[in-house]
Amino acid sequence: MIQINNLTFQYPTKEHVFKFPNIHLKEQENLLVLGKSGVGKTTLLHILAGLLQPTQGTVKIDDVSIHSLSHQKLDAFRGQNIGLVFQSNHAVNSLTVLENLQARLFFSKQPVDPKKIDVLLEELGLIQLKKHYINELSQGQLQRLAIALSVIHNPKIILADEPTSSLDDDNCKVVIELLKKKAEQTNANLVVITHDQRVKSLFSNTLTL
Ligand SMILES: Nc1ncnc2c1ncn2[C@@H]1O[C@H](COP(=O)(O)OP(=O)(O)OP(=O)(O)O)[C@@H](O)[C@H]1O
Repeated sequence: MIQINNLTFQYPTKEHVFKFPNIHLKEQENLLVLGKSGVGKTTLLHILAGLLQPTQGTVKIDDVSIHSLSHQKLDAFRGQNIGLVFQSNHAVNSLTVLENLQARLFFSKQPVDPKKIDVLLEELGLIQLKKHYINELSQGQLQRLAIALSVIHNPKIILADEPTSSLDDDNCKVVIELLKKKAEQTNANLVVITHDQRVKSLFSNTLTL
């Protein structure tokens, strides 16, 4: 469950003040955030992830007001409850697919369960690549690994920033359907931000900034 109220943000070096609409998402509710380049989509996502501190307003995830937490507690909260999917590759290149997932569970303070990893890799069509290094993966495979890394620890919220922009039409649909499926399986909220109009028809709940 996510509640965003009276949220404003200003970059220290800029005059512009972003004012974001109030957003209330119930358990399992998904949201697609659309908007032109520069409107503040990534900024909003980074506030939701606790990576940026808002000027005003609150973000509550499961009734926890995340920006009231200390740095240390916020880092721990993010590690355990938030799954992030970025446009570019955020996997560790010097580790294999398997080792990346093991590290993700370790840093989320969760048991490194080999069966759980195998089930997820199987589901995302990555099982054959388990022992491969990141630079051996295609763009579509990297994006599916990004999803695996964002959901392996069963987060309460999955935040995806332009997850489809480098993908062809078929992979675009596959990636969104996988994100929705994983969110549903783990009772998580899914928030996707994009300017990719192909994604629009795949969500019933949309917000244009
Ligand atoms: N660290 C920063 N310091 C100052 N200004 C920033 C910073 N990051 C982003 N901005 C500015 O804030 C505005 C919004 O940026 P943001 O990345 O949130 O937009 P966006 O809607 O996600 O755009 P796009 O679709 O192009 O990714 C832009 O004008 C950008 O230049």
